[in-house]
Amino acid sequence: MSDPILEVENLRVTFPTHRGDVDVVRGVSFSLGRERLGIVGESGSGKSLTGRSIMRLVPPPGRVSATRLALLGHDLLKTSAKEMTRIRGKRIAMILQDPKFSLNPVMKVGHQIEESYRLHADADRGQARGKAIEALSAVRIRDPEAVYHLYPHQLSGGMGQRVMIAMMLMPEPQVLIADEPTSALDVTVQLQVLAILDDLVRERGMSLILISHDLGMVSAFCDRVMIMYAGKAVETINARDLDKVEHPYARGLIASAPRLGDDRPELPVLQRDANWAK
Ligand SMILES: Nc1ncnc2c1ncn2[C@@H]1O[C@H](COP(=O)(O)OP(=O)(O)OP(=O)(O)O)[C@@H](O)[C@H]1O
Repeated sequence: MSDPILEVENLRVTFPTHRGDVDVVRGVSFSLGRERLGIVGESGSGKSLTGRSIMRLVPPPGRVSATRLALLGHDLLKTSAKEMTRIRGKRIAMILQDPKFSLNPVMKVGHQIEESYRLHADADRGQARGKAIEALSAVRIRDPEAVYHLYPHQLSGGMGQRVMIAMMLMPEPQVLIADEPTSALDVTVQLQVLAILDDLVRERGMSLILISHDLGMVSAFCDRVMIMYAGKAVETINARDLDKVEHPYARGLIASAPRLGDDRPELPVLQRDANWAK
């Protein structure tokens, strides 16, 4: 793997509850080079909070701690809130499942993309407009001039996600975290959005963390896969070696995934072991 762009060591996310503190991410470690890393696991396994910790966007009263959390050698845990806002826009970006929550409903999409550009570049209105149109074309929007003038509610789900990607990539971040970016879309649109992400990651040499519960999708799209269970990273493996995973949860997950041409009348049900969550 190339030099790490992101280093995560012993990451913990803790929430206070009336019964005391609960760790929901429990000592996760990984490093990210110029590659596509998938984070897979069932609902509640801590995938999103791992992504949000890197962005320093864990909602209070959640607390993040780590032995090391560094972007290009820069300690993210010692970064001020103000500096973090700058890093978030410029160096790391995050795409969430539903663009509706991230786009401003009362602002034309073109203007939102322009704003995202002008936050990080010294550009006049005309230059920013040109960049916005370019960005809309880069996410394969056929009539970028027309889409520029639309409001978010006028976009379909797939189109909204493309606009989000265009907006997030405006400042040319080094790391993109995509949290279930396609799970609200139907299968054909999912594939289109993934193909767009794939192009952009390759063209720009960006690192990608793709968070999903869909093992098949992640292993087809990523170079490496980290499998999470109950707040822990139980195994990280090259996507092409997925059939060699050793952890029993990971093996169970693979065995219970449907495959094309499957002739099994029923998919096996994952048999859990209380020891996995220890
Ligand atoms: N704001 C919060 N307050 C308290 N607990 C939380 C909060 N956010 C998440 N959690 C808990 O942390 C655990 C991990 O959540 P996280 O969202 O990271 O899971 P996930 O693997 O991304 O799941 P999903 O696929 O459902 O999004 C869950 O058990 C969740 O209930």
